[in-house]
Amino acid sequence: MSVKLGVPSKGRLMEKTFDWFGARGVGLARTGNDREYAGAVDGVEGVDLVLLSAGEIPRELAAGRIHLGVTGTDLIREKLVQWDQKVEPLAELGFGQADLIVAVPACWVDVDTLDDLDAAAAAFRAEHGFRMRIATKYHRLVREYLRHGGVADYQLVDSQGATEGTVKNLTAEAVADITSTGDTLRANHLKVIDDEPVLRSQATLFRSRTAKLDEDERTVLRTLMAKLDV
Ligand SMILES: Nc1ncnc2c1ncn2[C@@H]1O[C@H](COP(=O)(O)OP(=O)(O)OP(=O)(O)O)[C@@H](O)[C@H]1O
Ligand SMILES: O=P(O)(O)OC[C@H]1O[C@H](OP(=O)(O)OP(=O)(O)O)[C@H](O)[C@@H]1O
Repeated sequence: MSVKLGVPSKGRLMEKTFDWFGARGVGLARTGNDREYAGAVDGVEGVDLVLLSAGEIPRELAAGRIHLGVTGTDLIREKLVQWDQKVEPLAELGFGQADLIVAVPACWVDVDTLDDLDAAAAAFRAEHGFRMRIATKYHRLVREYLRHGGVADYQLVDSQGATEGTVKNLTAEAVADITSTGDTLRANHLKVIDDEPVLRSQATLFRSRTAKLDEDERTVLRTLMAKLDV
């Protein structure tokens, strides 16, 4: 048996994760051809690399199918109820920084805060006969945030990508999504609600609290964590 390390299988998170481990003497690499999701670990014996979608890593950690995993804190908190009982954050990796925010059309000049949004939502319902739609893939986090912020008259509509386009496409009036540079919001004529964000996220190394380990695996995990200095 072996210790299983789950890392994002593509894109910016994969490359920066490989760099972060590499800088600590643990070489991670994709093997096989470009399309094959196979990987290898160099520098510590007994560790298997599991390439996964960033969005699936929370579930795999919680189910104990991987022992360690790298993903964004946003995905852990969205996807795992009582996340801190299922995983332990070991290290923030210093990349993948992004804020989960709520944004409205830039032309809504009277709406800058959550209080304004609540007033706009009530007015919207009175005028249109249905609740203002907020497009997001972060249903749990956004619902909780708006409840705390006192915003009531809204509905969430699911958007798994290109969320900022939903306003132009007339499938939502507002969005809740991740932003880092703000370019995508600006390009789509949206402005961020001027309160604390829903969440500040970054790529983080997590340990599963549920994954079983035999004696050998425990030793391997200790060696790996010592090498990574976490
Ligand atoms: N523009 C961005 N800048 C920095 N980090 C980002 C940005 N967009 C998303 N992220 C972060 O990257 C992580 C993965 O994002 P996302 O859910 O979009 O996955 P993905 O790369 O589309 O992969 P998959 O669809 O396979 O899960 C999340 O933790 C998210 O916070
Ligand atoms: O503030 P910015 O630097 O412009 O980045 C924000 C964008 O990045 C992410 O999208 P991604 O590229 O992952 O595509 P997606 O729309 O499929 O989620 C996020 O969902 C925003 O759309």
